[in-house]
Amino acid sequence: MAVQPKKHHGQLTIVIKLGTSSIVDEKTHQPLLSILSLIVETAHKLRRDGHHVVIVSSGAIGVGLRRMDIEKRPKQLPRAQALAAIGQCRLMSLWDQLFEHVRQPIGQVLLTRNDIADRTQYQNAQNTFIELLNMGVIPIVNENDTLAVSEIKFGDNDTLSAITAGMVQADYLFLMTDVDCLYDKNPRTNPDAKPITVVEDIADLAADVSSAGSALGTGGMSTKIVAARLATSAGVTTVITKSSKPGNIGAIIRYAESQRLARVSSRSSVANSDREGGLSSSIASLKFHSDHATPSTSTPQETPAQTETPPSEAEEVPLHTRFLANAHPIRDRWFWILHGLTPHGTIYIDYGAWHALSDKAGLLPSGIVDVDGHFSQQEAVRLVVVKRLPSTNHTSTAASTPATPNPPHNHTHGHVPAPVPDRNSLYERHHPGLVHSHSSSQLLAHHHQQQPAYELHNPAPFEIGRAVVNYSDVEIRRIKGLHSTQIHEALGYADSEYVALRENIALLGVEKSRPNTPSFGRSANEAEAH
Ligand SMILES: N[C@@H](CCC(=O)OP(=O)(O)O)C(=O)O
Repeated sequence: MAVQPKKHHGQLTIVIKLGTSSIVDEKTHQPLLSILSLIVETAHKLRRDGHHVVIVSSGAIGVGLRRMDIEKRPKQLPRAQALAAIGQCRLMSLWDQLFEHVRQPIGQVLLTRNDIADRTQYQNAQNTFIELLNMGVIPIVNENDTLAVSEIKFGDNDTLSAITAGMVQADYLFLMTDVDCLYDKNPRTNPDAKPITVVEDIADLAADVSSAGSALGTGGMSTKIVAARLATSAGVTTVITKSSKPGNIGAIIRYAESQRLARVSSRSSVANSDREGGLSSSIASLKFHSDHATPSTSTPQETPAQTETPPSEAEEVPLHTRFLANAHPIRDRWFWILHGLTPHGTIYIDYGAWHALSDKAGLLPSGIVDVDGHFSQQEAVRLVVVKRLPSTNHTSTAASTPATPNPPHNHTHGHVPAPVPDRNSLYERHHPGLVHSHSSSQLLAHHHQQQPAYELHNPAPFEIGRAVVNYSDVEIRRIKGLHSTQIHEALGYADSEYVALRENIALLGVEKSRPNTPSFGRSANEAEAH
């Protein structure tokens, strides 16, 4: 069991992520001492104010390059890993020397994906973080490059910082970078590009970004958006701001907190006047609207038009982009299933099964349309919703799902999850898994002009979450579409009536909602679950 962080009122947990380009000079690889010193001062001030601080620091390979007088980052993995081993201890020694000036103890935490794929190890890492924070230590985190090979890599330290922020249940994640914020267009080529200061729903941003073809599409920024998506889903407000001005972190937190408190008081005034005279009149009487979602109290639909409260004249708010935390964060076991585990395959389920899962049922074979990939029992898979096509080849008679269901409507969040991007998109590359792919059997079916099991385009399949399964891909191929009482007959044994138990299923953003489905028929999965 994870120990709880000891937090007093008003205490925040802040994760600050610095990329290689903020730590060492790009050409000479000399440490950027001024930035590092400013980070130390900022972290020290935050600590003095009673907050918890975690630093995610890249730079091991960069520091190793300088130590060995090597000009370019090597392409061969073992050489890069060796340089990381050389650089990591110097990097930590640098941090330790700088923090020693303000008598601030630090601790090194090196992680790989493999380390946290096991639930007990994940909790051990979480406990270590919490213990360090409770001791007043600043953990300094990096990927364990010496061990990590591509399949067990986080991919980049943006993702690592978001997973760390989720693990320590941080309030803020600062992604320090070489631009001061996101822009609606590429500011290098569009002089009229406007800063995006607040992103309330990152799903909306993704749509804008792809259509704008803006600076957001560049490699560095895209991984930050992926990290922001992950962190905000875990309830962490995520900030992009300039790494050369780390002193801005304090001012941004003060401003963001004032916005959050303003929203809390707006909401309580809404609640009070609602009791007296109705919601609409109280919304109309609000003096200002703030930007920050408060955890758990109300749904986005209740929030009035979102604009920034103008800062007081005395306060200069440094330019930044703030991604608001999800009001219904995915935490603990569900966060671990979604982001700690690497998916080994995909299970395609029908809309009825999605309804049943949203209603807190487990996944039964009857709701499964197709399977892709090779995985064993107790491994993680993606859950992708598809529109089942009427077919005799692919489903048993038990899978009598209606062929034209309405997509479930998530009324807590006010939107249906966006269709997931292409397998080859940057999102997929930097966030392996949170996408759908058409199953190889489906593609094969199309190739051989057999009747496909599900609709490929209208509506497009989309991922709704992840699950740890009780059956392998081979077993699921044999039981898909069957009633759970038929599992024994199909396999010769029945380890469980569920392909995945509810406690092993994590949904993306629809965890707490019940789909609004007045005209929707039940699938066999759903009917069986009730
Ligand atoms: N873990 C590696 C760096 C990983 C990486 O490329 O991170 P970043 O510079 O944040 O994109 C290191 O310490 O050199």
